[in-house]
Amino acid sequence: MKPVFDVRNLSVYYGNKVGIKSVSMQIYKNRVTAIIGPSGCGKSTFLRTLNRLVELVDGVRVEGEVLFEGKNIYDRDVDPVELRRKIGMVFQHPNPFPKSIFDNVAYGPRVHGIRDKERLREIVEQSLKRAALWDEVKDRLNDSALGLSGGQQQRLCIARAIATNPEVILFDEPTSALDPIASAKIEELMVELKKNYTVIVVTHNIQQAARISDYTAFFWMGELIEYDRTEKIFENPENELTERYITGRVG
Ligand SMILES: Nc1ncnc2c1ncn2[C@@H]1O[C@H](COP(=O)(O)OP(=O)(O)OP(=O)(O)O)[C@@H](O)[C@H]1O
Repeated sequence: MKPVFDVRNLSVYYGNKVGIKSVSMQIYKNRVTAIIGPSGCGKSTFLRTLNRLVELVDGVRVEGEVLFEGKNIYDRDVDPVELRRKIGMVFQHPNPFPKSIFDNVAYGPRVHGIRDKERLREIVEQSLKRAALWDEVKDRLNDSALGLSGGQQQRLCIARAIATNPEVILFDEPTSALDPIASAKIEELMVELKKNYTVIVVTHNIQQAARISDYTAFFWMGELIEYDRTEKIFENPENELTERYITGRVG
């Protein structure tokens, strides 16, 4: 199977503190990959290496390579802004801009130079449809995004990520601030999105990883302990630490 990301011997240091250590793994196209592990094990750090968001932290050092479609994204000639268009991100707390629903989704395309009103309207409609939000907002696109519920705001953030036509969408604990019904919708949506995108999700919720992912990576103290098909990780893990974590005996 074709990897979208080929991560090679990747380490991140915050000053002299280790964020992640010597991580190597391949992430597959049109699959959901879950990143699990206890608090502080490096899940978010790892996710943020994939779109170079990690380098916005002062004093951070990244070693190793992240090949995205064959090219190391840490090469000097890679433009991080263009990279982040191709690799969108959705965060734990829904963070819509204090603008209209329409303008939130049109924001990225406008930044990337799309001015044509009809084209923008099409992108907004298609992105909201893919984010399973269109029916709920189609009659109030000019209302403030801040008037939406938390779950709707999170789907709006997903639409905003979709609008720049990415190849990958990274999710950092996307449901942990939501109620169970809103969380279930986001879970369903992540599975749906893999038809068109590669989905990578950091989650504290082990059951969520089991429900929605095809592959699971288990991190522990900055290291990748085990990475395999989700059924294998949950039914018959190789590593005792993995087993203890997924059965709730450590972490
Ligand atoms: N901005 C930062 N400055 C200094 N150290 C950091 C920073 N961000 C993370 N770290 C450290 O790097 C390690 C990995 O943290 P990271 O946030 O990636 O873990 P995590 O598994 O995502 O944790 P959580 O589940 O609590 O979000 C931790 O020791 C953490 O304290």
